[in-house]
Amino acid sequence: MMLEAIQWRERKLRILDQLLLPLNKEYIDVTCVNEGWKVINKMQVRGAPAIAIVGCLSLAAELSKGTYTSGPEVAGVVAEKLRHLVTARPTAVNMETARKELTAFTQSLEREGKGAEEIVEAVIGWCEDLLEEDVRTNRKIGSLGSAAVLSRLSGGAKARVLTHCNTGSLATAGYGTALGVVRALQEAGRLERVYCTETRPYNQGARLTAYELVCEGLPGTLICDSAAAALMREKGVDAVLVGADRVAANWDTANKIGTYQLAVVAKHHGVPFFVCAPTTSIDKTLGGGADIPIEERPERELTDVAGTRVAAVGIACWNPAFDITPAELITGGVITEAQVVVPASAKA
Ligand SMILES: CSC[C@H]1O[C@H](OP(=O)(O)O)[C@H](O)[C@@H]1O
Repeated sequence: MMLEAIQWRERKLRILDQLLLPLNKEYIDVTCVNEGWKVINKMQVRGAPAIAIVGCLSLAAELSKGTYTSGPEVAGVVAEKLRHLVTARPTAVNMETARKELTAFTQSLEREGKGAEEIVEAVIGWCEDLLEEDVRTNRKIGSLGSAAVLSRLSGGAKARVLTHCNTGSLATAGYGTALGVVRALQEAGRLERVYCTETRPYNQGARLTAYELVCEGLPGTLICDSAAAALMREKGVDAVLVGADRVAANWDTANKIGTYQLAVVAKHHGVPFFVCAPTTSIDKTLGGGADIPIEERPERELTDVAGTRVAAVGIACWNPAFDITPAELITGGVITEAQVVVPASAKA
């Protein structure tokens, strides 16, 4: 049974509260942009594609209940609300990508002289298409990614893969990106085992990826973040598969903290390292990873476990939510719905 992070029924939005998973499965109503901003900022919903989809559907939910007098009024409201949604979390680019595209779409309708109601309906339809398109995109990533992984295995060997954070149905509209490649390998009968790191401090791996794997009966094994190198040496890994929050023009990639060190360890062990992401996660306006904003999260998310403090009181903390993996370490390539690109610097 595939988990559903986002429910859009009859223009009503509900999100699965991921802060409570896997012990409690509760949905939250999101009726407007301000509520959408809050559930994204608090990480009750997270994952680059899911952030954009929930942000846009929160706007659709608000518009569906509003009353507007003119096309310019609607266009102004849409532009302002989208700018606000982008501020909820700075690293993932998908919400900014959606803001640019939906703002341009709305302004073109305004220039055509469309009325308020017609623009509202068109914007709601655009947001609904974003939800539907994401699953199709993920399945294409899964197909291209599983072929790329299997091309490196001899005969009918099954793949042993390692993944980090959560990139599945809880980070997207369904199927997932890196976890979508895992699902495609399973569907092809070529998945031996998927190892998932716990992914401290939010524990996306232990709480979310492990939950997805158990729910669907996939052969998963949880490891602590610090066991990745030993896993590659002691048990063997055929590929590392991770997601992305923002990929720069030179293929440097921002992803969950800990990704960079996995890439370094994979390089040392000769394990191909793949980034799996939709083209909506690629930001060609940025030349390299140094230009990607890295979100820092509250100290308590590092010092506390399940609401109980475990770190010494008074210790200073540094809690970046993401790090940058340079393109030269992405040796397997960046897998999008359109292609697999091995950065030139990774071929050296
Ligand atoms: C399919 S994109 C998932 C991407 O987002 C995660 O970050 P967060 O849980 O903080 O939203 C992580 O970087 C994943 O790779």
